[in-house]
Amino acid sequence: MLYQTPSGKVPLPTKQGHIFFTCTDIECCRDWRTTEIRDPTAEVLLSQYPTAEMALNGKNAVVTGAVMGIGKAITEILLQNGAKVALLDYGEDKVFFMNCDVESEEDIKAGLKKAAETFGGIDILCNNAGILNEGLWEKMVSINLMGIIKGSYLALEHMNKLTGGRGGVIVNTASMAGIGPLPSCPVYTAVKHGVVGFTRAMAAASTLSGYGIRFNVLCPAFVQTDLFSNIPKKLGRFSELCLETQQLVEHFGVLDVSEVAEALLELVTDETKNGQVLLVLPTDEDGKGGNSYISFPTYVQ
Ligand SMILES: NC(=O)C1=CN([C@@H]2O[C@H](COP(=O)(O)OP(=O)(O)OC[C@H]3O[C@@H](n4cnc5c(N)ncnc54)[C@H](O)[C@@H]3O)[C@@H](O)[C@H]2O)C=CC1
Ligand SMILES: CC/C=C\CC(=O)/C=C/C=C\C=C\C=C\[C@@H](O)[C@@H](O)C/C=C\CCC(=O)O
Repeated sequence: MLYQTPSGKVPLPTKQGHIFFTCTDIECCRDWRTTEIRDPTAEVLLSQYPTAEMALNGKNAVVTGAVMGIGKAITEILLQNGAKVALLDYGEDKVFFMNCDVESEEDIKAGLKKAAETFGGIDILCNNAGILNEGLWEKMVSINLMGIIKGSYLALEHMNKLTGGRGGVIVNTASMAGIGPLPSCPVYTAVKHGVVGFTRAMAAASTLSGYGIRFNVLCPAFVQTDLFSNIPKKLGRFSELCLETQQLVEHFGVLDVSEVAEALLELVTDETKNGQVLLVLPTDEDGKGGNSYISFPTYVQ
């Protein structure tokens, strides 16, 4: 992939931070007055570049749970494809652009407002923040399901074409546990099924009412992140089922966050996708697994 600099197009920089990309060609950056040069290797804010030939040029995105794990990979792939990104997350030492607890409507409202004002509108929302803790199951319902509902409803105020928005796409992060049960995690399974159902219903509501917003949902299997560490401690009363969970991990394998981000990019950029549930699985040596769109029974034509 190429990106535009005053000296012409150069290869995508190799070293990546949250939103800073290191340009290997310091001369091209020095020539460009608006470029912020932060060290001798010329760290530049990618969003300052007038990028060319990128799928998401001119698009503004908001990502929750953005500073680590899947959210960080989502942020990076959106930036690499030309979007501007507001990162919403919480925690004292992990805040990037906006401190936002998705349990708090006020926080989300403020984050979306800041993003809309700073960027001039919102085109993409990735409701990704989530936890795994069967012992704190009420909190899991609040963050993993209610946080997504709050984020989606509040984003409508900025994105809905019927209320002055310009439409766009909302992608929610559910899980493979939103399609079939994970026995060691009944509440996690319930909320992820909830995210899948909510997203599909919102997609239909948007089509019927003319919001101009596509709603899709990502369902990854196991992904190598912090959430996927110390599993037995996160299973609460079901900790005796950790061996069964480990067998599922061995059966399915473990994804890299970049594979989930690639799947997210497809849901964002393919304008034919609305109400889609994308299962993301590792591909094994025989070519089995990989990504697939889930079919559900339909009762009304
Ligand atoms: N890692 C895995 O195996 C899988 C994860 N998922 C889902 O992907 C999403 C992201 O998970 P990971 O990246 O794995 O986890 P992670 O623990 O690496 O990152 C989660 C991020 O969400 C943020 N977050 C948590 N609660 C928040 C809150 N109340 N408000 C704002 N930010 C909050 C954290 O600060 C962190 O930056 C979650 O919804 C998770 O359920 C889905 C399938 C598999
Ligand atoms: C312990 C939790 C760790 C990480 C969080 C997470 O979200 C991971 C989920 C990973 C896998 C879930 C798998 C569930 C599998 C079973 O319920 C299957 O019955 C799934 C069924 C169908 C899938 C669709 C299909 O293959 O056609």
